Amino acid sequence: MIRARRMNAVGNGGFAGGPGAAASAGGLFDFSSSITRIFGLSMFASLLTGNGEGVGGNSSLKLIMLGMLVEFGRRFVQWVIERFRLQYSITAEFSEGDPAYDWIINFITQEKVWRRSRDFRVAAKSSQRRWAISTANDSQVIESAEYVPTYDLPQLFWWKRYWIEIKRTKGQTVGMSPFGPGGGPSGASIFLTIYTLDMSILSKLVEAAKKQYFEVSRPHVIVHSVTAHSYGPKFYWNNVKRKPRRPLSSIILPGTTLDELIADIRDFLKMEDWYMSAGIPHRRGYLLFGPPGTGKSSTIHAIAGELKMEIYSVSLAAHFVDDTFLEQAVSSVPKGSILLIEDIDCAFSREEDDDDFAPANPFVPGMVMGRHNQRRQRRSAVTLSGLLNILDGVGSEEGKIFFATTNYVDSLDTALMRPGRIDRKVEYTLATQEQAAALFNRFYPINHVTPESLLESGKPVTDEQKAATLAKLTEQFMACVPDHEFSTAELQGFLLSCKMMPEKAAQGVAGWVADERRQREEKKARIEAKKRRQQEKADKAEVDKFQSTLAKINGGGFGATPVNGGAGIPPPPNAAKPTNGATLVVPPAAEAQANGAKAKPAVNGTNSDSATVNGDVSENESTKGA
Ligand SMILES: Nc1ncnc2c1ncn2[C@@H]1O[C@H](COP(=O)(O)OP(=O)(O)OP(=O)(O)O)[C@@H](O)[C@H]1O
Repeated sequence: MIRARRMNAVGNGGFAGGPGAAASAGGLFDFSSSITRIFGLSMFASLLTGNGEGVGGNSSLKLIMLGMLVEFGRRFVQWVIERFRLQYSITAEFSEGDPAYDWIINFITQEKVWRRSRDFRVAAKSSQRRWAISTANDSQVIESAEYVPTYDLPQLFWWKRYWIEIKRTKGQTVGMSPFGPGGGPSGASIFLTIYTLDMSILSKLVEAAKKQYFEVSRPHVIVHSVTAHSYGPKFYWNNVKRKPRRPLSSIILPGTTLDELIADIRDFLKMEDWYMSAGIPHRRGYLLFGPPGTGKSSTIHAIAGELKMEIYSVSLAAHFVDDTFLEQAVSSVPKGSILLIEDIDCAFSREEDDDDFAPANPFVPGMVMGRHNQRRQRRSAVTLSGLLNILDGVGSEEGKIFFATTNYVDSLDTALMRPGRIDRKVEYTLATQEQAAALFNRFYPINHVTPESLLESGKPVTDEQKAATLAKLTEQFMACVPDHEFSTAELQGFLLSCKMMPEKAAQGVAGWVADERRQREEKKARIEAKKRRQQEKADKAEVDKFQSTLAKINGGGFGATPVNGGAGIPPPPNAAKPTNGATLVVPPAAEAQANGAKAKPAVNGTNSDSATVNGDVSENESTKGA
């Protein structure tokens, strides 16, 4: 490019004068003469020597010439700098969606590279992770918004005796469809130029950035997921949330389930070399299954926090997730992360019949709005073979822990469940009394217990008395919660209504259980009534269809145009021509029925469009009456 511009300048010089003109320059301007001779810009020489004869002696022309010379000089210097950069610098590109991009963005945020930025996007603080910088001078000020520099202006900064230049390009929307493969945004990129000849500086910087990134994110669990609107060909894990770490002790599971699970994962992580030497792919799959609200997702978040791993989560219920997407998204998950596939049963096409789900997003067909809507749309674009291929075929990635969750374990294919794909299954059940008691104790630490009877006496309450009261309340609470009837989430919901009031919780739980049972009965009755109504509607449609067939028969269809080219052959007395061209053979019984008698008619078709209908008229009629 630069070279091409230089050639233009040569051409212009040649046109205005000739090498001979430059030769007239002398003394002080020897240097410029030689440059112009080189480039054939003889007129510049005459301009600089004050000899305007070569170009007509016009002063404005001289000015233009001077401008051209300055422009030429500028481009020349640019060219030299570019050469220098190519020769003495290392440039690296980091693409959005790749974990290394996050490391670098975090690095430049920590290094306050963009502190002179004047162009921000401002958003209220949320769990959404943004690479914001603090604009407040006073560290005591709590900011309720996040200020994200547009990161578009190139910046130069000094890091460990090296000059580094950083530049960011915005993502673009490519392809036709914003939701399908080949379409959508392609993410932003960061270009980092280090002025050095030492290649190792780049890897040192990347390693430092990675370390810093994990230190900064330590208090949180980072969950990467994908949203339809920004899904693109090179851009999968674009939605990143920061969640507070959840202690393992906050997960309440019966017996030693949690301890065994965490020990198994720790073992796996320690044994990479053993896996390699045994020729076994270093990956492990866990399936957590059970009713909603029993702690499956919470367990995975707590484990990720404990092991300082990031979660890459994808739900098979999302309409844009198909085999290709899943394969590419999974292969871009970095080693040492947790891959979480939610609603894995969706790859096995089951229908949802619960009536409690909210309608899907009316603006985007099939768009997933929330967990409940996800369950409504059960059919996934991911096929079983695609999923199996990803789990253990060419697409399987090593050094990863894979978690799958489902509420419908029975609908999973046995092929998925075999070791190597799913190595360990953990069942989650509705809460046991033991879990209810543990939850009660988690909600009400001992210092929250204030035995009113003792307080009234005016004497100070000792820790022993508090502990005894808490034990009594726990016992009372536990006794009222039946085993395996309510999920932990439901119990948690009740306890949240009695925050800091253990006595109220212990006394109110029996009433809450009765209420919940009544509501469940009502819901069950509603669902049954709805099913009955649907059945009645289906029955009525059947009867109507049959009656219209009979009406056609009675309407004198016999003897009309023959259907199979059998011109002149009269159809049997019980044959009619239905609208789809098939021959309906109506047994005598149907005729009797058409006349009001109860019978079981048959409609037999002779081609693929035809059907056999066996309707119990007496039943249908009674249904219709109902
Ligand atoms: N075993 C548990 N221990 C601690 N908290 C729990 C447990 N089960 C449920 N909860 C609480 O209930 C809420 C929902 O739990 P979570 O999302 O983990 O359930 P889930 O089994 O993953 O549900 P779903 O199948 O609908 O995804 C969370 O706030 C969590 O704190």
